[in-house]
Amino acid sequence: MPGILILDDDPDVALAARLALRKLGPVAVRHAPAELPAALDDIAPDVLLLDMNFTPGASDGAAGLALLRDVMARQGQAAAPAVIVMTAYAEVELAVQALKGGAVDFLTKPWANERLVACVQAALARRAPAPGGAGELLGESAAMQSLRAQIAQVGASEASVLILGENGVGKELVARALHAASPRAAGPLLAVDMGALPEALVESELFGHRRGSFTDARESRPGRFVAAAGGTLFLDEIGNLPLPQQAKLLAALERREVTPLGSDRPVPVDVRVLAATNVAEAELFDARRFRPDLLYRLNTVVLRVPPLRERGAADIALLLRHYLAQFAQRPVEVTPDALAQLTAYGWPGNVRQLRQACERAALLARGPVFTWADFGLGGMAPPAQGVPWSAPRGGGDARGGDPTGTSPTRADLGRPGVRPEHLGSSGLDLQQREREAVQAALAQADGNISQAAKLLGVSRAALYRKLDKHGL
Ligand SMILES: Nc1ncnc2c1ncn2[C@@H]1O[C@H](COP(=O)(O)OP(=O)(O)OP(=O)(O)O)[C@@H](O)[C@H]1O
Repeated sequence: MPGILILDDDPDVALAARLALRKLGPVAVRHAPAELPAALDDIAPDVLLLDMNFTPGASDGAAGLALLRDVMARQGQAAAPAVIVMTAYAEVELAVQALKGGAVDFLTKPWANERLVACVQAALARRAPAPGGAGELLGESAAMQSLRAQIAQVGASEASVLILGENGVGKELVARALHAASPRAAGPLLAVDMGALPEALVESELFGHRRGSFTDARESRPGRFVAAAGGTLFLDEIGNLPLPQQAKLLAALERREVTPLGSDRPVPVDVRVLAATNVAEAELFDARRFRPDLLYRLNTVVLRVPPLRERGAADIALLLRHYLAQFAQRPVEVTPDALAQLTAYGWPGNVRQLRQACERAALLARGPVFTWADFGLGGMAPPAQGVPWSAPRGGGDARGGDPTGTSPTRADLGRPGVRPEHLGSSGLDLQQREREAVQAALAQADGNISQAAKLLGVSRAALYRKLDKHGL
């Protein structure tokens, strides 16, 4: 279960947040900044909700920014949480500073609970970048080399980029790499997960609102376009944006200005927009679902991130080495059988699922030699023997050859884990396998959506869409 830590000296605020968030996982509360280091060590939270001021009357956020720096400094040593800072409504400058300092998001007090939950959910889905090679797009396959070359080429421009790919392939990493390669790198990169955002909040979230513009708008609030000024706005899961809001986003992009809800005064904005979706291209180009004029605004350049199963066994082995070295923090080995199965596995949740499987194995395996069962990916017949292999100590070169050299037999086709490209020629087989994977995850999780999503390595929102797609 993901852990959430709240650091706020106001017990009422902390309690309200704790109650709203407890359905997402265990929530711990601390009130004094001095308690933070020990709490980070003991709880190792996935998300930290950080207040910015701890002295009565203080509003400059200096204390919060200093704590944020301390948390960020831990990224090189241990898994650091994704930090969401909590500011008062008028502190937009402070929010921008915190985003530049590494916070993934900000909340203005008082918040709507719906917004708090959506914000933490989105942060949980993306967690802080992995320590060691943080944010590095690993992979030596031709597809990954070409992707890195394209990032270097378009990163430096102001072009809007549409990033396409299945869940967990690394679209957000690509967005971060584009931002880092751009002249806006010193500015904030603000990610907004359209999939996690309740429809009613989309506009106020993107464009901001004036106090009193709707029932919950107790205070004015800057939108994401304004908060990302001078930097990059990453609109994730753009395929989920409802049509009416698509029209408003298009207007904002065309005019390069936004009008907060309840205001009649447009505000100029200075952001580069990157967008991503896991929606298949054919669906995206369906005008009933997505406005073509908005699509053309967003897709000056299109980057396609390939699914993990198409990158070849060597890339899978490389990622396994990387994540096992990171999570195990001790020398470990993987049996040849397990490695053969892992590289032949379909990875419906792509790199995110692989990362979680490694984290699970590192936590739960009893000895230093990991078997297929340790990765928690379900039953599968052992493929042919592969080459022996072990994870490097403390990171290092994670390259590995294709250890399997096996093609599945007809009998393999009904089993989980066979690579979809081995299954017939049409995409129908892939859809069937996705459906089976979703059913299997739901069964394993006893119908619990959060758990099933975790098993599949996708967000809850993505799982809901898959349930809808497959009529489950
Ligand atoms: N090539 C890669 N090398 C190393 N880590 C990667 C790579 N690709 C993805 N990851 C890791 O996999 C996880 C999922 O990546 P990311 O969130 O970027 O995927 P996504 O495509 O944006 O997913 P979603 O569509 O669900 O939002 C992250 O932990 C990321 O660091």
